[in-house]
Amino acid sequence: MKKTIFLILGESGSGKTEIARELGFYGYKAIQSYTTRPARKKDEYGHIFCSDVDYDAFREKNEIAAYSWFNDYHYFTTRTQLAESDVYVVDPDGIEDLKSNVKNINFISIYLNVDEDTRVNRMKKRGDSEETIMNRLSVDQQKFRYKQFDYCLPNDKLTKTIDIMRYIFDAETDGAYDE
Ligand SMILES: Nc1ncnc2c1ncn2[C@@H]1O[C@H](COP(=O)(O)OP(=O)(O)OP(=O)(O)O)[C@@H](O)[C@H]1O
Repeated sequence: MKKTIFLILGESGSGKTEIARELGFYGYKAIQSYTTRPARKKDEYGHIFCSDVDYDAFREKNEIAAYSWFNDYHYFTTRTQLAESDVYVVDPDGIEDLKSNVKNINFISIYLNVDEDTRVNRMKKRGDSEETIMNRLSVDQQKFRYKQFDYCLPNDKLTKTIDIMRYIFDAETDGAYDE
C-alpha cells in the first residue's frame, strides 16, 4: 500500500501552521520545508533555514521533490522529508508538481475554508502589518482561483478541526470505515 501524505492548504491566516503544529501532538509529523530566507525571529516554526550552498547540494543530488521561488528566496522540500512525514502545508501550485515528481506517495488535499474577515482578524492579531495583510490577500486571490481539493473544512474551532482531520486521516489510511 502506498504511503499517504495529507496536504493542508488555505489562504494566509486560515490556520495551516497552527493545525500542522497541533497535529504533531497526535503523532502526525509535519514537514518543515527548507528556505534560504532568513528567519524572522529566533526559533521561528515552519521552516528549516539553510544557505544557498545547502540548496545547491540538495539540487545536485536530485533530492528536491517540491520547489518554489518567492520574494527572491528558494523554498523546497526533499524526498527524504516526504518519506518521513504525514502532513505538508503547501501552495495549490505545488500540488501538481508533487504528484508528477513523486509517484510512490498518495497525496490527499485538505483545504481550510475560512472567510476573509476572520483571516484578516487573525493576521492582525498575529501582528502582521496592514501592508503585509493587503499583499497576502491579493496574492491569495490569484493562488486560490481554482479550488479543487479532496476535502474542504471550516477552521472555526481549532479542536473541532483537529478532530475532523484525525477522522479523515484514519479513514484514508486504515480503511477503518470500510465494510
Ligand atoms: N481555529 C482557530 N481559531 C482561532 N485562531 C486560530 C485558529 N486557527 C489558527 N488561529 C490563529 O490564527 C493565526 C493565523 O494562523 P496560522 O499562522 O496558522 O495561519 P496560516 O494559514 O499558516 O497563515 P500563513 O499562510 O500566513 O502562514 C495564528 O495566530 C493562529 O494561532
